[in-house]
Amino acid sequence: MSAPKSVLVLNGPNLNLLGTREPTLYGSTTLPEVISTLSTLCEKLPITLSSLQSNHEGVLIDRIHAARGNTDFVIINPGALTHTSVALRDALLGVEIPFVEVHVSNIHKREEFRHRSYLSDKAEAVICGLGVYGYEVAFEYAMRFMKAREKAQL
Ligand SMILES: O=C1C[C@@](O)(C(=O)O)C[C@@H](O)[C@@H]1O
Repeated sequence: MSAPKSVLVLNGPNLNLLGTREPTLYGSTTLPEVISTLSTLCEKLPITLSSLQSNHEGVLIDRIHAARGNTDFVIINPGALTHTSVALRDALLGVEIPFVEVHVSNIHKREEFRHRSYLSDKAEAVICGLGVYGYEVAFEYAMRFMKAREKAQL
């Protein structure tokens, strides 16, 4: 990858509690630790990492709008908004930024209402059940994706 790239990591409601919230489901790693791991992965790469966690749908949507034209890839764990938010789906589609959907837990092993996602059919990939390692996998994939896209555009 030659040209600098920009990756945005978004986390939705309650993910600020990661590490202390229902640890049997979500583990003991905190969100700042997750972001710090991703930042370390970026250190030697021409990648700028931005991140935001919000408990408010509109804040996430505004951040997605602000990413238009300056962000190459989005990694998003929408939390419970996954299962409810047409608005978040529309925002991601509206800015036309490729994204990966991440869930720490395996949502398909859980309550039926968590099996449905408003984003999955539009995501480049969906990662769930790998714990917080899923964010690293998503990041690795984002790099491959951006590299391939750059090559295709040359
Ligand atoms: O808040 C969350 C976290 C989650 O997105 C996950 O990372 O496993 C799964 C959602 O169903 C839940 O509402």
